[in-house]
Amino acid sequence: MAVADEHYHNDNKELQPLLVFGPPLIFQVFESRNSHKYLFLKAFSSQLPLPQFLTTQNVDPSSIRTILCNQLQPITANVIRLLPSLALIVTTTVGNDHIDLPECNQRGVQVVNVGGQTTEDVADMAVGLLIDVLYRISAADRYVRKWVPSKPWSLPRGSKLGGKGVGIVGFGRIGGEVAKRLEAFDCRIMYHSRKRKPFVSYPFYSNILELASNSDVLVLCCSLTEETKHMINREVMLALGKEGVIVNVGRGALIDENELVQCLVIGEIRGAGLDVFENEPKVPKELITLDNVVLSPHAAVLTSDYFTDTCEFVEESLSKSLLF
Ligand SMILES: O=CC(=O)O
Repeated sequence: MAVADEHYHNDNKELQPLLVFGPPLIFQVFESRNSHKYLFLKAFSSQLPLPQFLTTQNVDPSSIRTILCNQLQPITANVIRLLPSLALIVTTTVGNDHIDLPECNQRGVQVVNVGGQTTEDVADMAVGLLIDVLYRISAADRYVRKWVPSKPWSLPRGSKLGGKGVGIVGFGRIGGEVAKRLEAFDCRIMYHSRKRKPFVSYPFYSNILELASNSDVLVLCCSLTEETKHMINREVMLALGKEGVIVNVGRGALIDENELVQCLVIGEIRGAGLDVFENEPKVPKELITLDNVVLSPHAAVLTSDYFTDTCEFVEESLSKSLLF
């Protein structure tokens, strides 16, 4: 467990403690830009739980008024209750499912989400994963690298994107950008969301099973809630069918991952492009060996622009919060 010693030991009483949960890269970039204002405390997921961390570092929990986080470390009711002065949580993500929002409401803790600038990157990633699964780009790359010169080339066939029926699950900003991109490939777009969108002309399916039966591809762009958890279950995958492809750029738990693995292994669906997993950073071992799956480590937004932009948004939110 590392603490940014040069700041932690700074005697300047004006420095404000900022607890950073989860995002080491954001932390590094942000720290290098703002070290004059904040006393940084770091805690990463899968390391010490918060109470031990605070004790080890001799930090008074009541001195912490702000948390900077991403989806890697759940900000549970217990974490919130441990920090009596907590007033602000800034998350660098679009999704808020790692934060106990009812507890924040009750305690009057403000939650600021600075992930909105990543919409286009996530949509690009969704289309990239889909093209990769259909045209087998990653599989072909592995094949060429292992190819033995004495053998002729031979690869399983891909499947074209043009004309495919694409069911977009969650038609917010990301879903809209995915639709815009896939229209250019002559895909037939349709969607499912909580409610029909009055200004969207694509066919709306209130029932996810019906959407799956009418689609060749499902692209998951919705947030994770109690209602959407495991919405893509075995029945939905069977309705999508043996030629069906699933792309997930939302959250891993939107899909029942055990069932997904089974369906991929026995060929109940054609393939999947996954940027997110149910128990990150764990990836089911069966997926590693499958050639009909393209895997990405929750990396849709990880461009250099993202770090620069996000740090600016974080700084703006912290400054506006009146805490500093
Ligand atoms: O997953 C990333 C995000 O929610 O921004």
